[in-house]
Order: sequence, then structure tokens, then C-alpha cells
Amino acid sequence: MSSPIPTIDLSADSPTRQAELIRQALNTVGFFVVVNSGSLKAGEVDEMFKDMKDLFSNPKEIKESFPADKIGSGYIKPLAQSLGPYRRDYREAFQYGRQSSKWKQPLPPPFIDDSSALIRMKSFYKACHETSERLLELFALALDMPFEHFRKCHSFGLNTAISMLHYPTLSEEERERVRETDIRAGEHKDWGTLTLLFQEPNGKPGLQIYLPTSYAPPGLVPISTTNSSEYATPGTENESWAWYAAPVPPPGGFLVNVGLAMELWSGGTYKATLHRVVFPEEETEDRWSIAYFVQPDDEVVIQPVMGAGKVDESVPPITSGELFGSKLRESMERTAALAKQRQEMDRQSIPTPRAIVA
Ligand SMILES: O=C(O)CCC(=O)C(=O)O
Ligand SMILES: [Fe+2]
Repeated sequence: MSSPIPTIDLSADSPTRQAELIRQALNTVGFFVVVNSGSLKAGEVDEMFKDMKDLFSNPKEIKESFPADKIGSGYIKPLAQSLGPYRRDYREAFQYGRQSSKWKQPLPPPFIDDSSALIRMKSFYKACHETSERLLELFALALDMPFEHFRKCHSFGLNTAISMLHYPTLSEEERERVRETDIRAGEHKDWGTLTLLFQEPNGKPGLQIYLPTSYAPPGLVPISTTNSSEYATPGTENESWAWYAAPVPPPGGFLVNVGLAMELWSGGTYKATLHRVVFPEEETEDRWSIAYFVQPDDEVVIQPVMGAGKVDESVPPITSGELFGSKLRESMERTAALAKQRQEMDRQSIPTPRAIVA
């Protein structure tokens, strides 16, 4: 299937060539598919999907007794989050992160102490960690920076997290009721440095990315085109933009995209691309995905790189913790406002919502 998202084989080519391909992908589409990463085996990913399905099959009361803490580790129930400006996210999530020698996250079955599921999840975390370190090195090389420039700012195991995501099946009636106010995952840019995004080999489509139409292969028909420059990035205001379907990666493969921290750090060379997950048109099937969100350490100061080992010190510095904190606050305020709006609509039976932009 033709897609605007390129595939990069991490077992082929020299690091210099891989860095060049990554730079091309991130400077335009902002997403790429990785195959043959070496660290992440298809079997290990399959096991993670089985274990996460067990986790979400726990009774509601059990899941809700592990609520997300203030940085999002733990359980988030459906409609309790809004990644995008207009609609709430109809998905449940469980985030595993922030382990340290001083702090251990409480986990529901099947991830209880000493369980084989917990051992598998830790090993999956480690494989994602190793893969991300390699990608961070390539990201730096491609910008003519010392290879460890980004990697050394990540100690993994602090803010970096596995996020297990379940998009439930809705009855036709419920879909109709929530069509205007909710979406599987609202349009957003990720917040951190990079995200690894996994799906099952026969996973359900639904992930879409928003691009100038000139970035798509010739002849590829977008899902919907807009002339709205609402989300246009500088220099692309006059282009037409469209939503394109992201491919379901092959077994052992996964998607990679960058977030706002990396966009800022790379001086805008790497694009944090807007994406969303939509409800299926007709059939209503559950969708499962796993994201590994990579975040620099809180105290890391992000300033744009200029190549040759230099950073642009004229740009006001922001720490990774400040950036993450402000995005989290924005999202919580937006969710509260959207929930209020939905309540009001239910009270008055108004069919159309107003947009709320934080
Ligand atoms: O579930 C997906 O495919 C995408 C989820 C996503 O973009 C996110 O949680 O940031
Ligand atoms: Fe995302």
C-alpha cells in the first residue's frame, strides 16, 4: 500500500545513510516505519499485546484502583483525557513508567510482583530503551552533532513510559451519541523526544496523520483535504493539507515519530506531526496499540542545535520538565472544560458542541 510514511531498515545501510534517511523523513512527514531494529522481536511485541488485553479485562473497579498519578502513570479511564482541542478521547490507557530505586509503581494483574508478565514488560521496556538510544544517536548524527548529544539527556526509567491503549467497541447508539463530542484520540502532537508506536500485525487502522499534500506520493488519495491553515506550520500556509492513513507496520516493525521537545531541540528540522485516531466508519471493533513515549530528563535544558556541536543560546531556554508540565496542565484544563460542555449538552439535549481550544 502506498503511504506518505517511509520505511527504514535498521539492519541495512551504514549509520550515515540511516541518519540521512531519518533526516529526510523527519524533515517532511515526521513519521517513519522501522523494520529489523535488532532489539525488538515480533514475538515479544505479541506477548505484550496479550498481557495488556489481560490487564484491560480486569473489572472496572480493579482498574480504577490504580489511578494515574500526576505525571500520568497508572490507569486513565475512557473520556478522562483529551489530546486534541475539540473532543474527548474514547479510550482507556494504562501507563507504566517512572520506576526508580526509590519508587515502584503499583500494578494490577497480570503485572503483579514476580509475575512472568512483569518480567516480559520490563524486558520490552529495555528493548524499547535500547532502540530509542540508537535512534537518538542517529537523530544527532543527522544534524551534525556529536552522536551522544540527545541520548545523554535521557536516563530512561524516569519519565519515559510504556502506554498501553485500548479503544473499545461502541454500540451504534453510543457512537451516534458521542460522534460530535468524542473521538478515539484527538488530533495532537506528541510532547517528548520520540515515540515508538506498536500495533498487532492484523491491527485495526484508524491512525491518521496531517500533512501538506505535496509530501504524499503522487496519486495517493487522502482521507480528507482541507484548505484550513489552522494547523499549518510556518512556510506551508498556502499549501493544501490533508489527513492520510498511517500504515499498520509489518510484524516486528513499528512507527516512530517525534514530539514537540525534539522539534524544538532540532531547531524545527524534525517535524512534530499532528495525528489522531478516528472511530471506524462502520464495523465497531476494539483497537489496541502500545506507545513508548520517550522524554528527556526533567532538568534538561532544550535549546536548538546548530550543527558542529553547537547550540543556539540566543533562544530562551526551557527545561524538559517545564515543557511537559505545561502540556499536561493544558490537557487537564481542556478535559475539564470539555466534560462540562458534554454535561451541559446532555442536560439541554443540544446536538452540536462548540470548540474549546486551550
Ligand atoms: O493509538 C495510536 O495509534 C496512537 C496514539 C497516540 O498518538 C498517542 O497516544 O499519543
Ligand atoms: Fe500521539
